[in-house]
Amino acid sequence: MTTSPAIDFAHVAYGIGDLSAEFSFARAPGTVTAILGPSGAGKSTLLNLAAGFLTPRSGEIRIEGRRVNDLPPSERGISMVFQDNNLFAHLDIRTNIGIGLDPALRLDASAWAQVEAALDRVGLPGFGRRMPSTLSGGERQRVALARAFARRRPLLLLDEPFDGLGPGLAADMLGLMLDIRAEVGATVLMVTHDPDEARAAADEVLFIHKGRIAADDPAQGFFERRDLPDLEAYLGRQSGN
Ligand SMILES: Nc1ncnc2c1ncn2[C@@H]1O[C@H](COP(=O)(O)OP(=O)(O)OP(=O)(O)O)[C@@H](O)[C@H]1O
Repeated sequence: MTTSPAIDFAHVAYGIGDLSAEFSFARAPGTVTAILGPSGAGKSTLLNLAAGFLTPRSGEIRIEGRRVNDLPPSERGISMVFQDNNLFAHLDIRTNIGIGLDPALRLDASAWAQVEAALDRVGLPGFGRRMPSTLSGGERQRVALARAFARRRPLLLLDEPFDGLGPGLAADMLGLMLDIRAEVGATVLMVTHDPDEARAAADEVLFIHKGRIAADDPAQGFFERRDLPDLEAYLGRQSGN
C-alpha cells in the first residue's frame, strides 16, 4: 500500500502584483520543511495557498490525497500559526484555544480538559482565564501552539511564528513544534528567515526565489551547497569563499 503525500502541490499557479508564482512539490507525512528565501519571494503566498486563504489560478493542491482547491481553510485539516495576531483579543486564553476545537464553542467537559492539557503542554498552566493583552509576546505564541496541540490537525503551517522572540525562546518554541509533530504525527511547513532554525528543526528545505522553488533538498547539506548563486546572495556569502 502506498501512502499519499501529506501535502502535494501540482503546478499550483498564483499571480498577484508583480509576483507570478508557480509551485510543485510533495511532502511525506511527519516531515518538517523549512521554507526559506528572500523577502517577497512568495513564501507566505505558498503557505496561504496551502491554507486556503488564497485560491490558485490553476494547478491542484492535495492534502492527504484529497483535492482541496475548493475547500475553505476550516475544512482542510490544517492549523496555522502566524507571526502575531493569532489570538482574539476579546476572548480569554481558554476560549481562544477552545474555539480551535469548535468555532461554536459547544465544548463538553472532556474538550475543556483538552484545552487545559494543551496549556500545561506549552508550560502555561493556569493561564486559561487571562486575557491575551496580559501575556507577553512569547506567551501568546505558546497559546497559539497550544491551540495547534489541541486541534491535532495533520498539517501545521507556521509563518515566522518565532520571529522576534530572541534565540532562547525561539529554541524552546521550536522544541514544542517538534513535540507537536511527534505527538500528533503532523507534517510541518515552516517559513523562517533563520537558517539556524532550519538546521535545528527541518528535515527538508524549500528555497523560494521569485515565485519559484529554486531548491527542494534535504536540510542536511543544503547550506553547504555552493552552486546556487541566489542562495549565496540570500545567505550573504561571497561566491568563491
Ligand atoms: N495583496 C497583494 N497585492 C499586491 N501584491 C501582493 C499582495 N500580497 C503579496 N503581494 C506581493 O507578492 C510578493 C510575495 O509576497 P509574500 O508575502 O508571499 O513574500 P514572502 O516571501 O513571504 O516575503 P517576506 O519574507 O518579506 O514575508 C511580494 O512582492 C508582495 O509584495
